[in-house]
Amino acid sequence: MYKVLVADAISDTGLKALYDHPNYVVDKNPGLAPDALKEIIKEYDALIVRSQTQVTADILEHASNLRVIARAGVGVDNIDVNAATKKGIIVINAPGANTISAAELTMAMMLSLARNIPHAHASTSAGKWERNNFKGVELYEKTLGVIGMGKIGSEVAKRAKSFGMNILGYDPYLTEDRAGEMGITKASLDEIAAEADFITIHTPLIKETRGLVNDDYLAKTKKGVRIINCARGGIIDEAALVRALNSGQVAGAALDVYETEPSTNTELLSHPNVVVTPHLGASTVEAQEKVAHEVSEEIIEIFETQTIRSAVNMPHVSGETHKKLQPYIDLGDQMGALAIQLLKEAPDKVEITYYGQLSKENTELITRTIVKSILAQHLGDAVNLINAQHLLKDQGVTSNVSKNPKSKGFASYIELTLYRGEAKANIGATLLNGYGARIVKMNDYRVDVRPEPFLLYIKHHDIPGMVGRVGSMLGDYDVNIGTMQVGRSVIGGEAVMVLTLDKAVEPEVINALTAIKGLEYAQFLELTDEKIPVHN
Ligand SMILES: NC(=O)c1ccc[n+]([C@@H]2O[C@H](COP(=O)([O-])OP(=O)(O)OC[C@H]3O[C@@H](n4cnc5c(N)ncnc54)[C@H](O)[C@@H]3O)[C@@H](O)[C@H]2O)c1
Ligand SMILES: O=C(O)CC[C@@H](O)C(=O)O
Repeated sequence: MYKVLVADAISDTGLKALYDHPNYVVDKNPGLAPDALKEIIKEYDALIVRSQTQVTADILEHASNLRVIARAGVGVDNIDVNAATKKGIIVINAPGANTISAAELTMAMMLSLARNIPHAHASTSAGKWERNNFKGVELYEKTLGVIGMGKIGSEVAKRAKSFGMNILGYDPYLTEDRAGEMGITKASLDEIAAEADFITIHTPLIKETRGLVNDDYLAKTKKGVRIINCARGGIIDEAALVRALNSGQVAGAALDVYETEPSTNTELLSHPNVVVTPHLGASTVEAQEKVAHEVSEEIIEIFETQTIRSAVNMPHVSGETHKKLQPYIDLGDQMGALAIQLLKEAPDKVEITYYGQLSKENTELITRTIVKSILAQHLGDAVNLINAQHLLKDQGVTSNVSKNPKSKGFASYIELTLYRGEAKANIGATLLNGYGARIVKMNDYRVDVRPEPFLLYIKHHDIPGMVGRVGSMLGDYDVNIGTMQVGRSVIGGEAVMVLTLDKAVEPEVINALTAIKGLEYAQFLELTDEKIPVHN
């Protein structure tokens, strides 16, 4: 049974999948003070929040059982993602589920600013009839600058076009082609400042965007510009905005988000040319159901199938790419497990090289899987795909991941080498079309072995009769051999034998084998069942 804590006000309809599932107990406890959250968080496997609850490193210190933090929304700035990553906690969100609601609020804010609706409403409902005080402006044929042309920015641009506005878009990822397809003009921040009558912001709050709209930028804007921010507080410098409103440089501002929330900036909140809402971008029935539904389904998928489709603290790969890379991810898991067994101690250096076609793919998930598999030998369940690389660094292990488009004899090939001082272990592996996974190199010897649960690695002198002696010795212990591979560098020199067996062997078998004349070393290697998927 998994325990899920819902720490903010979240739609019950959206949480239905969790309520209905027999494996989940959902506790709703919105508005908990940080100390109260710290007290109870250890009981929970998953935590669902909106933007109110601050999931700090301090709280996470107490979250001994927590595996997933779900943000029922987009921005994860209320979650210490770095601290979560270090603890191996998956952070997921619901990108896209509230896009339309946020875009619609932006349009409502723009229209409210243009037509003074909130102020006219307050005056009229107070019994006044001040028709001359609230003359507005049309949106038609005005220029709108959209800063951040992601999901919400694009939806805003689409809607503003239908009002007959000319749209200037700025986004580091916006290409001329895409701007052309959308019927907008790609522009720089300065061009937007110079030409826009309205400016709307739709970027995340990151280092580059904090204080993006400051005194300098506002000084470059067209006098009488109107500014909307339904993205994140802090992108606009609030003190600079108040100065520009007071000087008339900015005719009006509509804000849904603030430098601190709840905002106490009364000078801004009560400014006559400002329209404010209390972070309502995603507050619609539809958006709240969608975000809660999305994260509930994802939590269930993570716990029930151990798969992470997309997480904030995991590299994102499309479903199709994931499917294509899955056999290599499985292979990486096997390679890590075999290499660490061969090394027999914790590594101080890890080297991974991707050759051939695979070098052109996003191999981040394969790398994480290899590292996880290596570390799991000594750290067990404490390591997962989220924290694998952090833990590797924390353990003082240096790593080097490289890519080489050369084929190395296979369409795609991975080589993993672990070092500990002078000691070294390496595994080279590939996928053979129609035949599945193959270990093709072990400790620098060429082999051709299918990864199976029970393997025997033997180092011996290349002398006649060795294969027979090993075979009969294993027979004496009732161990059946599946396959046997011999590899050598020079005739009569040192050689390796890799066998697949039908069962595990006891230490006494290894002792008996090492007593064979000319046999230098024997090691039993094991791959647990979950490392051997069906498609192998
Ligand atoms: N008010 C609300 O309730 C509410 C609701 C939903 C989302 N949001 C916020 O709205 C913002 C946009 O959300 P989204 O879903 O469209 O995100 P998104 O990731 O789809 O789009 C963000 C865009 O900003 C661009 N960007 C990054 N740095 C930039 C920069 N320096 N200049 C210009 N563009 C830059 C990115 O390239 C990306 O295209 C986020 O901050 C999100 O948290 C607020
Ligand atoms: O949960 C909310 O209401 C805030 C939503 C919004 O800021 C987001 O980033 O998704």
